[in-house]
Amino acid sequence: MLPEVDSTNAEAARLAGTLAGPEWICALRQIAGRGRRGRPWADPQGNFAATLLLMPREAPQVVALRSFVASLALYDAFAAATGRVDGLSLKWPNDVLLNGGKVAGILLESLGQRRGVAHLAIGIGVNLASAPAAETVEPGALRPVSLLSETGVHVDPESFLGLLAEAYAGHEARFVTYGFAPLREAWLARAARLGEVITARTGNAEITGTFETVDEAGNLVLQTRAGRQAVAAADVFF
Ligand SMILES: O=C(O)CCCC[C@@H]1SC[C@@H]2NC(=O)N[C@@H]21
Repeated sequence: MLPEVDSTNAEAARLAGTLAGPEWICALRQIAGRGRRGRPWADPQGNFAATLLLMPREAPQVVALRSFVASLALYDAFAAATGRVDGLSLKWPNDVLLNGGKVAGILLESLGQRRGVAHLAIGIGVNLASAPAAETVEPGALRPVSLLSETGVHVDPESFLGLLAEAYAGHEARFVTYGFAPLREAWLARAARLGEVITARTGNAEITGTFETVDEAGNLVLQTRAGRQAVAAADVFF
């Protein structure tokens, strides 16, 4: 556990190519944590920040499905930490919600080849002890919440890493052995707003429709007035 780092994803990029196998890189504090789409990620003391550095061998579109592996692992880690699943749900593509607010986020970064081996960084940030103020997130985004404020349960980052690493290992083994199908089913069973009208914002387009499913490739499938649309990458608004 590093006392402080700029970003565990940045540290993973620096270490890629020097490690023989997968490794969790965890820090007690990040001073330049990054979120999806270039957004900053606040990470005060007491919250969880870690990156799992992997050397996957599959094609890039299969490697990207690890965001679902990580989401399910987070869900299980929360369940193990609190002893309950009520209030927990998963938001496409890879946020964890607690009582409708965002409690954890995942940032997948492909690091390319190092010494001939492909590397993937799965960065995971969890508001264990505190959440950023609602005014600091973009308009329309879900309110940030912390595990402590929503459940009264205090979990330190070291203990959370133990729970998460164990849960991740189980889902990773299932993914490698059986493929995406069982994970997709498990993810859909925990999905927030399935069957409801949601909006997906991609770069400059906005698609509103009924959240029908997530397809075999991990795309968000919306039933819109113009027909069925599969979205590969977007921010989702409820
Ligand atoms: O935007 C999101 O929801 C993703 C947030 C990911 C934050 C984590 S904290 C650990 C890792 N290191 C980073 O710099 N970012 C990720």
